[in-house]
Amino acid sequence: MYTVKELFPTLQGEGAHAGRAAVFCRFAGCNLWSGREEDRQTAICQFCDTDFVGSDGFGGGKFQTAQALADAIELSWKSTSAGPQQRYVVFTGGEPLLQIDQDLIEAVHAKGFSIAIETNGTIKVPKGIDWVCVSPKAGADLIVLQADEIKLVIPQAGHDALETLLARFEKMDYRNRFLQAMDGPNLKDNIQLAVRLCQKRPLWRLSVQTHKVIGIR
Ligand SMILES: C[S@@+](CC[C@H](N)C(=O)[O-])C[C@H]1O[C@@H](n2cnc3c(N)ncnc32)[C@H](O)[C@@H]1O
Ligand SMILES: Nc1nc2[nH]cc(C(=O)O)c2c(=O)[nH]1
Ligand code: SF4
Ligand SMILES: [Mg+2]
Repeated sequence: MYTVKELFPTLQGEGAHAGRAAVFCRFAGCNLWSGREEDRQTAICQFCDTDFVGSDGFGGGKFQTAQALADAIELSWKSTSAGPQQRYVVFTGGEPLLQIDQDLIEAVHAKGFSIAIETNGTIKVPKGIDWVCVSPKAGADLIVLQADEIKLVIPQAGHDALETLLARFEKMDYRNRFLQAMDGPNLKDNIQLAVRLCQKRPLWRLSVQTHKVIGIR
């Protein structure tokens, strides 16, 4: 059984595939926060911008089988009149690797989708994922040391600590590196910090949360 908070067609808003048509499948639940506001201050990850509790969002629900979820993903793709080419699903959450299994990967591949994940990097990535975006969280053990993309939300640490962290990630096996300003009360300052750091350390590019800018999901 898969618990999905919401399932919707949109454009990938962030990172290397920004602008690409995709179905977003947001799984319920995370290993770094309960999702309850009263737990935020004691959570390992405290800046989350997402409601991933329950299965009551648009297109959400409890899917009993991989086939049933793959069918719903295909229906969501077709709902925009998109054809069979370039089918792309982004599994996110919450933490998608708490629920993704080989059955689901096979069922979605069988429908011709490429599969991307957004993960916090604390859980081993199963075989068959086509695009891995890892977004490390301070205070959580990072075990995904190789990925298509790293997308670091900043700031998550003091300034010196941040540059030390960037230097460490620059030596690792990430094929694309992005800095994304933390949304919240300090977004403007965080964008300025991200811009300065991209200029100073050109191995990093800026990831803007474009879906928020243009007002789509
Ligand atoms: C909601 S998370 C879900 C996937 C996974 N749990 C993770 O953290 O990567 C999706 C993306 O949003 C980013 N994100 C979460 N809260 C954010 C915020 N307040 N500002 C900017 N990015 C944020 C995460 O770092 C991650 O890259
Ligand atoms: N359009 C859009 N792009 C996104 N990229 C990553 C997202 C996420 O919440 O994982 C996200 C999201 O929620 N919406
Ligand atoms: S790890 Fe991802 S889903 Fe979990 S609380 Fe942090 S940003 Fe949100
Ligand atoms: Mg989001």
